[in-house]
Amino acid sequence: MSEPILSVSKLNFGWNDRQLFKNLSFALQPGTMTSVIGPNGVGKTTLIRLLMGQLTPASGTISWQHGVKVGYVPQFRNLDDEYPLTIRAFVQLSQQRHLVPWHSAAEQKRLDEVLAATHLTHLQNQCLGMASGGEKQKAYLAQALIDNPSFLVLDEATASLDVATKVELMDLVKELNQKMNLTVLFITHDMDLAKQYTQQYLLIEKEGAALMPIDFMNPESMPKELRPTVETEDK
Ligand SMILES: Nc1ncnc2c1ncn2[C@@H]1O[C@H](COP(=O)(O)OP(=O)(O)OP(=O)(O)O)[C@@H](O)[C@H]1O
Repeated sequence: MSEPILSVSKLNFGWNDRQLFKNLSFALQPGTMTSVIGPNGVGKTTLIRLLMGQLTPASGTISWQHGVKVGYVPQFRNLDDEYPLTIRAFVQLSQQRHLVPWHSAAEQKRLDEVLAATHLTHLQNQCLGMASGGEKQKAYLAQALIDNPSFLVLDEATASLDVATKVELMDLVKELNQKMNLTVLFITHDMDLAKQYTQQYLLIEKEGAALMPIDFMNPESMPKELRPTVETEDK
């Protein structure tokens, strides 16, 4: 096994007197796709904030492989029809942090690559406000990819999208995972997508958390919601 891209060891964290994580330990290998599942309010977003360094653990360690850049795709929130930037300009915002009327050849090239990788080239001059929900979410994905991250966090990024659009977005993420060895952490309540696209899950429950393979050969080892459904024949 190679060196983990992310290792969490004996992490403890709580809000006020409510302990969320007690000695949480797990490690993710580069190039894996992992879903993070668990009931509302159990601490999934808090875990992401700890991983991104926005919160400090009470104790324990979070270690990233040297030099790892993390991209982040938020939950879909609709933008107003009036939102004026084109898809290209919107994606470019995260490249330069501000709009300027000139771009270096290297920046243009990277932007072209990312627009192509996210299947947005033909839409790049369209106003983002007029784009469909799926196109908007792909533009957020493109923004997250512009700095060439090796680790991508999808923070309920498929919630509020219709089924076909969820699948389209996750197919794209899978393609990036395979072509660029992107490591993916996918926070979701959608068990079907977790089963379809990730090899393992980090299950966070009130009593603790565990990283488990999505093991279709051993359904009993999986939480009820993740077990394959067995179709019974009508007699
Ligand atoms: N800044 C904060 N101060 C105090 N408590 C907080 C804060 N942020 C989150 N919490 C509490 O921590 C718990 C975990 O919240 P968190 O948002 O991490 O859960 P979640 O698993 O992401 O939930 P959901 O599935 O609903 O998005 C909740 O009880 C929440 O109220």
